Amino acid sequence: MEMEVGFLGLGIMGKAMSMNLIKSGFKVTVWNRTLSKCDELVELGASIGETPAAVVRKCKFTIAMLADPASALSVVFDKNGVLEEIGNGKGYIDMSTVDPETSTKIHEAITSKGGSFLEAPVSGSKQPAEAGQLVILAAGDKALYEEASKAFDVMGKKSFFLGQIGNGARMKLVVNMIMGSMMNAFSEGLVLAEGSGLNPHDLLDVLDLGGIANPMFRGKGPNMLKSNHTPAFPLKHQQKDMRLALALGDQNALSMPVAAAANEAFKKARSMGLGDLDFSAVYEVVKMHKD
Ligand SMILES: NC(=O)C1=CN([C@@H]2O[C@H](COP(=O)(O)OP(=O)(O)OC[C@H]3O[C@@H](n4cnc5c(N)ncnc54)[C@H](OP(=O)(O)O)[C@@H]3O)[C@@H](O)[C@H]2O)C=CC1
Ligand SMILES: O=CCCC(=O)O
Repeated sequence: MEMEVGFLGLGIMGKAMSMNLIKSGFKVTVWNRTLSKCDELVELGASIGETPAAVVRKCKFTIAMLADPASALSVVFDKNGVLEEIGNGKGYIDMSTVDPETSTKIHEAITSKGGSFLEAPVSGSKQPAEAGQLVILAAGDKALYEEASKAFDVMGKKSFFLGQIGNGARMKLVVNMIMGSMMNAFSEGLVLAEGSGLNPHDLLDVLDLGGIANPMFRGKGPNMLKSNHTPAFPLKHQQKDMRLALALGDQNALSMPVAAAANEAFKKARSMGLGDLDFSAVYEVVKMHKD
């Protein structure tokens, strides 16, 4: 029997993830703040819910993929939000990247109404989302995790259950902190190669054959050298993740000078109006500093 799943948030990631669910035979009801973004999904067979509450009313479990803590909270707590219809026998799964505090607030509100809650942020970007190859970092209600496993198998290549609420968010923030720092180091390397008379394309080839070869350098490097920063992972979201990871470090009295410097570069990029470009656009900030 087809399972009825709700999906809130059809940005870069949510669109790809919900499309895969539809293509795999799930009955999907979608909602997006900008409702026109639902049209493409409806063409593939999705139904539209007029509000988050309307989606939850209809579906046994509902997935959200929203920009940040503010939007994750708004979709749950505001008028016509998730909280109005969640209750016994219904599940809510937030796959957005947020901090543990946001996730905990949502968890408390959902469970106090009798619903079950799972946080399940993902590692992997637009392409893995399209290919159903995400890595899912779930925590919270184990029964809901098991109930959603068929959907996770469609959206991802591997799911982790990390225990109590907050652990999914923490894992995701640690991963993205490392990634954001790597992107800054990579940008500095490209600028240093070029600035010291090397061909930066040669650097890409050398890197790709060594111990620090990785899909991010391989996938983004050639486009960065052309200043092509078509967004897969918007820079404003990467900066949000650095900020939230630094807050996590703060709470645990951990000094993270590399991440702090990377965060400054992402903030600078945002101030230059680059927030909607891919996070590789931090390269433009590093390049600017070479003169
Ligand atoms: N892109 C990536 O590579 C990855 C992103 N992530 C995380 O996934 C989440 C989504 O990312 P992505 O799809 O790239 O982001 P997008 O910016 O493409 O999409 C953001 C989504 O959030 C919605 N939204 C924003 N503000 C509000 C609000 N106040 N109320 C309701 N809805 C709102 C947007 O609606 P609208 O269309 O109306 O603007 C849109 O559906 C983020 O938390 C991000 O950090 C995780 C892994 C990879
Ligand atoms: O949160 C975004 C992660 C992007 C990626 O894993 O490439």
